[in-house]
Amino acid sequence: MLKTYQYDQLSLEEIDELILRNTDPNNQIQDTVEQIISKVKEDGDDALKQFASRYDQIDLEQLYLDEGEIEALANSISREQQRALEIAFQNIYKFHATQLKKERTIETMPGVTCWREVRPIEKVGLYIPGGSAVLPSTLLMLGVPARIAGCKEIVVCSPPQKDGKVNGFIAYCLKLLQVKKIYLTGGAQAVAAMAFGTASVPRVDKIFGPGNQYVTKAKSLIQSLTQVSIDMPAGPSEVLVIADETANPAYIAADLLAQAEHGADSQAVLVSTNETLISNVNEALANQLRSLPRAALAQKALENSYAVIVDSLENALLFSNKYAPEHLIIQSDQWKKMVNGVLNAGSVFLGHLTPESVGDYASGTNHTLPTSGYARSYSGVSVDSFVKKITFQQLSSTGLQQIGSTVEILAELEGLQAHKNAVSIRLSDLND
Ligand SMILES: NC(=O)c1ccc[n+]([C@@H]2O[C@H](COP(=O)([O-])OP(=O)(O)OC[C@H]3O[C@@H](n4cnc5c(N)ncnc54)[C@H](O)[C@@H]3O)[C@@H](O)[C@H]2O)c1
Ligand SMILES: N[C@H](CO)Cc1c[nH]c[nH+]1
Ligand SMILES: [Zn+2]
Repeated sequence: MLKTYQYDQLSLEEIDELILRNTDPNNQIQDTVEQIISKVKEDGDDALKQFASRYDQIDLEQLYLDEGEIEALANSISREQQRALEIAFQNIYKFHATQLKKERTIETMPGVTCWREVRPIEKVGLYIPGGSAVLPSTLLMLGVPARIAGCKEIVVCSPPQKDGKVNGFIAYCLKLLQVKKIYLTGGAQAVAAMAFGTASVPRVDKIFGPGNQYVTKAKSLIQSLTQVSIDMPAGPSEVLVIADETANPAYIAADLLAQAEHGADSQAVLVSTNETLISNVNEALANQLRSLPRAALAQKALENSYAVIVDSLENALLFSNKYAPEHLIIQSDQWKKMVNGVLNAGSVFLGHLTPESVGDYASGTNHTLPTSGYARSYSGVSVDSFVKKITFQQLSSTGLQQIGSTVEILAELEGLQAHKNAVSIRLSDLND
């Protein structure tokens, strides 16, 4: 069922082509998103209401839910469901709390003291996907690090349901995060609303969150059009599994399907040293697909997926590092030896008993991760994403005397006399 390639028979160009995903060759998505962005910029709330009607099939009078409505919705879910969300919240909190580390102050020369201090980004916008599936887990993945960082204003946007509300799980997460409002807008229009601000939706300094190709394109365009920054391109989900003869084909199939069921544009890749394993995985895929409610979506994603046969685990890692998957799963008894060889990946799942789903929900690591090869240069969301690190320096008279002539020489060699003067004027006062 998975198209299969033989790694040693692929040319470099063929590998480059194979690892491309979610491109927008005819600029179709870009054109649509550009139109949406300019409409929201011009017409604000009216545009958001029109897009809700067009894309979410709901005519909204009000573009947000307030604290009372959130409370009522949050109370509608069972205690068991609340408890599961609480455990996820706590694990995500524990893992992310370790990320706020105080750095050392350093004297680079006697009397020249340098240090960095952390400041939260004041206003952050969190996009919570709600198209093909509503993802309360994403609200925890973004809201928890935002709270730990100390962001003052947390704006949350998510597509409205057909009843003009959000579901009780989203509402319960808002309660856990002490966020008192949610804006009922999705897609590129939500990104534009948070970037420009509308009568209802506040403008933010940075936009976070995963989404489909429209959301992801909107984030990248907004970053170039405004001073609002973004976390990273976090588009359609993807997974790459490296497996050898020690792996269980049913586990691999389950992991591939877990990402495939996100949407037709998801991709699931199997890289294996064992050809028989690949055919056993194909069999398991067919079996498991039969009982999946979202089989049609997963099937489409599998058509867009493939397997690669490699002659060694070293070559499996080579391919994986080129691909730079959002999620990498290593199903081999050799996993410990392979960890150092992982160079490009969003989040990694090691051994036979670590399904990727645990990271999606509750192990504690973040599930908002770079896709489409951006794991070559971006990290997933963390507390760092929600802060700025500001550098400070302070010189004593000894410090100025120690460093002064170096700066004077460097300023002169760049031909920047005023830079030199700013040092010289102080040095001459010290020497008087
Ligand atoms: N990379 C990550 O970290 C990560 C994490 C979670 C989810 N995801 C991915 O996020 C995505 C969520 O996508 P989704 O579609 O379910 O929800 P979504 O909320 O991202 O998108 C839904 C919205 O897209 C807009 N839209 C849909 N069709 C459109 C069209 N033809 N033209 C213009 N706008 C349109 C609508 O406004 C709709 O409300 C999935 O692909 C999932 O795999 C990625
Ligand atoms: N796998 C997604 C990231 O690509 C995250 C997620 C949320 N819910 C289920 N899965
Ligand atoms: Zn998932």
